[in-house]
Amino acid sequence: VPRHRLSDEIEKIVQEHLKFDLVDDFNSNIWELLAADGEMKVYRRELEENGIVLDPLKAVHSVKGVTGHEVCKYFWDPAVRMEWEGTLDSSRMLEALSDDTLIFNQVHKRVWPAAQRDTCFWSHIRSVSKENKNDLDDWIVVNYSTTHDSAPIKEPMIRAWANVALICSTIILNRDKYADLSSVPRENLVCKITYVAQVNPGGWAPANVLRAVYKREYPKFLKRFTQYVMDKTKKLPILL
Ligand SMILES: CCCCCc1ccc(-c2ccc(S(=O)(=O)CCO)cc2)cc1[C@H]1C[C@H]1c1ccccn1
Repeated sequence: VPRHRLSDEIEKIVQEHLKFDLVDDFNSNIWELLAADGEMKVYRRELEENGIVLDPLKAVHSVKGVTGHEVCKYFWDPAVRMEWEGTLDSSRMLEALSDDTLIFNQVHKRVWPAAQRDTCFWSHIRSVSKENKNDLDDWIVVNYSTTHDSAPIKEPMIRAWANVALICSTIILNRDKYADLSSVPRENLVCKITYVAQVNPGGWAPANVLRAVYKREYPKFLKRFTQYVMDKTKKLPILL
């Protein structure tokens, strides 16, 4: 695996997500249900630092007919970002550090009355093999804020900071019916999605405005993205 200037940081952050994000801590009362829509459940924890809302967000979803590799690939792929992201004015891929690690600069649509935000983050995709060799690999994408010479701070925009992970497991129903997994019909696939996001808005924004935006935007964002993947893959051969 080719190494680059961010390899060590990426390894550390990815391992942290793999260690903590899949822990089922929903029965403890630290998470508050923000929204539920069918299989999708979106939770938040209230967290503030010096009056700035940092609320960690965690969502789980179960999507029929797609694989975890497909979901992560569309989430990571710079070519389709603006096809599913409805909250951005622009998205630029600044640098490809390797075939699995890109650096993005994105400008978010302004949320009145707060100042407009932009983000700069590395985006890393990888498969993670399971203990049970019969299972398909998990897939993960991590988007983690970084700096880059081609993404200077442009006032009056405020640089927001994000630490986001999308982790997907693929379940094959009636698994023993298929010798060759690539012949599994899509209706026998279920993708279990865990999405975690911790965003620092980068500067003061009214707590009630931020919490209202989070409550509105995250469920919409996850619903729109997963629907997008189902629509894009429905006529394609499955990507295992
Ligand atoms: C006053 C508003 C301040 C904006 C704060 C802010 C910044 C970044 C982000 C964010 C950063 C990365 C990701 S992602 O999942 O990695 C995909 C990348 O295309 C997603 C969301 C979120 C928010 C918070 C609004 C909230 C919000 C939530 C879902 C969509 C838009 N806005």
